[in-house]
Amino acid sequence: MSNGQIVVSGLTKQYKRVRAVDNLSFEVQPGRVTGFLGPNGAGKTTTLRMLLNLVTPTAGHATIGGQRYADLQQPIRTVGAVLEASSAHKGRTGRNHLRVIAAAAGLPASRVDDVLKLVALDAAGNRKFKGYSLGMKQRLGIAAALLGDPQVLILDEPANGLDPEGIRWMRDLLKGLAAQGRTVLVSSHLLSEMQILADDIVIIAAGQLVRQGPVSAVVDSMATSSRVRVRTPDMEKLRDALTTAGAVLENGPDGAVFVTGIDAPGVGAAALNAGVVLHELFTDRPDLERVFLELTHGKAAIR
Ligand SMILES: Nc1ncnc2c1ncn2[C@@H]1O[C@H](COP(=O)(O)OP(=O)(O)OP(=O)(O)O)[C@@H](O)[C@H]1O
Repeated sequence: MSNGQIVVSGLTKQYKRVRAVDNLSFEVQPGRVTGFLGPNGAGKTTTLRMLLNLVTPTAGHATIGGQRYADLQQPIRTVGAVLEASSAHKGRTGRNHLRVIAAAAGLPASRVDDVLKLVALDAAGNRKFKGYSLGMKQRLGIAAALLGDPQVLILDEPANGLDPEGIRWMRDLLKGLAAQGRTVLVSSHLLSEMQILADDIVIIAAGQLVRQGPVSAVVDSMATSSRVRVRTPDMEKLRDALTTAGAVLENGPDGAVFVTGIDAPGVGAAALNAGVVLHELFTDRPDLERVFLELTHGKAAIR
């Protein structure tokens, strides 16, 4: 089995008027969940479709475990993909839908029950697809992607339409698959969910790479926008001391004040020198949402 690393190199897709993907390069490592983020129209779906040979690149290439998708001997055993809420023949049961796919790919029928169990659809497997909820359809799509026991999973917005319990289930499943050493690449708009789910992130905007790396490193790379939240019963005195030290203060909710230009130990020291009691001293680090908005700000959201 290949190591399942995904390498995207100089990938470009020019439609008539729109350069959907523009000289994009990044890597996705096995054993980790990688979040693929970007504003609407950034080129995420086009990139994933090029990875899966569903769209032909104008330039550049992408490989999975060192091979282009088109050159894979048995794609279903290497890559599982869920690109949109799965569709199936309405009158067919979930189990039969999977049986058809397994038979066409030469996979043993026993895999159908394995994957139904894996996505907790074993009880609903004999129900007709037309009665499936959106969450059940998503699970069936993932079951189909897992049929070939692939090393690599590629999912486009898998949490779309899921309720909080469904999102949590999806998170546990994807983390579990990565923990088994698989490569998991997942696009999403849910930044707070990505902060919990992803180990690495790739952020694109207007078809170009904005940032890639471990989530914590990307967030820390914006550490300049960390701020210190402080509370004191003697704000005027502290304000004078901090302003003299070159800090900038901004009023927050409930009497708190946000301080930039000086770190928490600096605020503590200034308070001590000024003889001011502190009731709260907290470093407010930017979350992924704030970092994402800052990094993609001004990059045409919808082209
Ligand atoms: N077949 C096509 N023909 C022409 N333009 C296209 C085609 N497919 C996508 N585009 C354009 O390419 C750009 C990137 O689209 P894409 O769907 O890849 O973005 P996305 O990041 O997946 O967006 P979203 O988050 O809204 O799903 C958009 O401007 C889109 O309108």
